[in-house]
Amino acid sequence: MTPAARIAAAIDILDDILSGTPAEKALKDWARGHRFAGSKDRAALRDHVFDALRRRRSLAALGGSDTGRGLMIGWVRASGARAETVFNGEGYAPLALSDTERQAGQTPASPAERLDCPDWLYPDVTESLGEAAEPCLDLLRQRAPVYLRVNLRKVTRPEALAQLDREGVVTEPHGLSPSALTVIEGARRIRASASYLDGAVELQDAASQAVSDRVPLVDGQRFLDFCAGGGGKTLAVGGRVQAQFTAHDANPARMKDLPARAARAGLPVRCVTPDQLAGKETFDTVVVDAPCSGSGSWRRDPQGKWALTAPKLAETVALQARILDQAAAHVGVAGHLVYMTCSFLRQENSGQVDGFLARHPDWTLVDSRQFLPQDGGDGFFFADLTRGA
Ligand SMILES: C[S@@+](CC[C@H](N)C(=O)[O-])C[C@H]1O[C@@H](n2cnc3c(N)ncnc32)[C@H](O)[C@@H]1O
Repeated sequence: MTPAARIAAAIDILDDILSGTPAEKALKDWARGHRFAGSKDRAALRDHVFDALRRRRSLAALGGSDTGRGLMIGWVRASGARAETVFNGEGYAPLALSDTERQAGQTPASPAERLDCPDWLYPDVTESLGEAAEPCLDLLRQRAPVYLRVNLRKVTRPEALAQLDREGVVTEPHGLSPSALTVIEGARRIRASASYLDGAVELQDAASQAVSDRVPLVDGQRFLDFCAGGGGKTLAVGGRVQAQFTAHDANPARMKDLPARAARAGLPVRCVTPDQLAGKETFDTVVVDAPCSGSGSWRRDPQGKWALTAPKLAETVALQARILDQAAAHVGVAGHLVYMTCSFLRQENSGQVDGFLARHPDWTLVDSRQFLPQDGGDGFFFADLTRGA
């Protein structure tokens, strides 16, 4: 496909997404209907589409409309080129610009528009992050690096780096975690590499690894991942501690991949349903990796940024408080309750911890940390709480 044909295809896919189809599904549907497109075309299209979604607001301003075509006109203009050079109707290029389109479009005006943030959310972001708000929002407009977690149960980080290198995946150590590698080259080879298939490395964000490193747990203790989902935190903690691992999720179907991932990692994990956990079972450490706005990972899921609304956020914050109260009941004497989100919004993070401490005055905060994309990973929050002084 020519560069212009790719832009024409991106317009169709974006229109599908803007009408409500999840981005991954829209990309898959398009590929199914266009078998002639090779892997390079599909990869380029994916980049165009995600890039346009991350910068949807500023590109819509530049392109003159919040449609697939408007976003891609804005995308061409943002790259410094004249839209007419691509939108000319030649071959498989998009239709030529109309007079209205030629005159439409303006430089993003407000900071929220320039930084691709919904207006209603912008005050929350600035209140949460202060001076860090602008660099954070700016990084969320860019593509996320690919990070790997080395399974330290199986290999050292230098060993994993050397093996990956032999398999055509070039990486370098990342400063946020002793298990983290940044992928420099060959990201598309990871899933077929022996390093990945043998469980020596997993795909995991660097800040997600950094919060897992801070989980207080020693060999032999009992650990509960209360919101386990695919088990990313269990697997990361299990890479460094020989403990007894239990994974739970309100929706057990979310844990369907965990047994296979745990087997690949060589980590014994017991998966339990809410009914099985309902008794009085307690643990030394309970991790709540709570459902959240996902604001810290909007580079990877840009649709989430535009789908969030004030009522949805309020609902999520209320749910987080309920989950924390439920999970606290499973913390044993002198145990720890670790709260995490992949968000940078205060109401989901320190606000949530303050609310918990107000409802449970016998608990104290041991440690907390906010990671931001400027630290070199996704936005993540971590808080370690314990009962008593
Ligand atoms: C952020 S995701 C977890 C991601 C996972 N820990 C990982 O690292 O891959 C949040 C999870 O919380 C689960 N969840 C939602 N409400 C819950 C509840 N009341 N109790 C337990 N889990 C819940 C969701 O099903 C979802 O899988």
